Amino acid sequence: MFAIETEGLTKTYGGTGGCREISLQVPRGALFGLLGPNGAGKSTLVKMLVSLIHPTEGQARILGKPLGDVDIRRKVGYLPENFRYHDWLTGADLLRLHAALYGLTPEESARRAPEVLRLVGMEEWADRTVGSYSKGMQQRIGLACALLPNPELIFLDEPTSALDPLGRKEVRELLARLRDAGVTVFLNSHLLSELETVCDRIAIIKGGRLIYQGDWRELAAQASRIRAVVAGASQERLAAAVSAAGFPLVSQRSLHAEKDGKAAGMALEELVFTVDAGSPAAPRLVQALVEAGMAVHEVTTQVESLETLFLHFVEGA
Ligand SMILES: Nc1ncnc2c1ncn2[C@@H]1O[C@H](COP(=O)(O)OP(=O)(O)OP(=O)(O)O)[C@@H](O)[C@H]1O
Repeated sequence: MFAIETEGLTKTYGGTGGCREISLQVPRGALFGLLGPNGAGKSTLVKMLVSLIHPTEGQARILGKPLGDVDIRRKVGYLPENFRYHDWLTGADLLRLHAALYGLTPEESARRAPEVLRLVGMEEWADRTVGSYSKGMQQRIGLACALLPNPELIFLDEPTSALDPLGRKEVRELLARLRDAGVTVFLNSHLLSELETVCDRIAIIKGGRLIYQGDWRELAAQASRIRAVVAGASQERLAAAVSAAGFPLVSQRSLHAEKDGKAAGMALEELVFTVDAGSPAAPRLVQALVEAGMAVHEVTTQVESLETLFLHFVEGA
């Protein structure tokens, strides 16, 4: 079953902006990343999914229930992007307030508060006021609030924007632990290198429309490239190698002028191939090049980063 399933979900503001016709499936237990340029409609989508705003059209099911179901709200944690908490409350007071909003009993609240404080590394700060916290600490206490109900699904809108590198690493580890415990994590972030390390499935929104959803690693593997530096290339030999290997040659460049090539007195060619996902591409390619009569000097496999894929999608779509 899906943790989140939307069909044609649309929210516009007076007919403009927002997001349109979003049909998205987030499997239970996934650590799911939502990406998109500024103003793409990410926050609008998340706000609909946590029932802060109503869709103009379309529908969604959260943990199997329609949007707005009160019982489901108790199972969903949310850390908004522009969090702002009551300066005068202590961390412990803030957690009590959010526990009450989630409908936890005072006993549940008292049991859960130290647990979530420990999860976000804020045990020492429970009795200090939120106003005395740094921005990063406020983000941590916000994350603690979102974790209070022991959520089955948690929405985190830019959860590490105020954190230092160590804090980011801690949050990444926490997210992985939550995922391992079966929690579905829906992460909205501009930090692609961060999403890359924690997320498997992603969705990309551009101009309010969903332009991709799926496993980004599958996409990256399909977009893998192999760069080979060879000597003895000729059009006939290259054609034979391409036909034997079955990979398209996407670029070819002479390295004559480069020092190594000159010193060795050889005409080196740089060849770049795109290769299929999951195939033992490098050995196959090397064999094809050698059998076609070329000497292979260097082979490197390059898997596209999430950032490259994202830019490709956003600039190309
Ligand atoms: N309350 C609102 N009233 C009018 N237009 C809005 C409102 N909220 C968002 N929009 C518009 O809807 C579009 C999507 O905005 P949204 O905040 O969802 O994007 P986003 O992807 O979260 O952006 P960012 O990455 O900058 O936070 C933008 O064009 C924005 O101007």
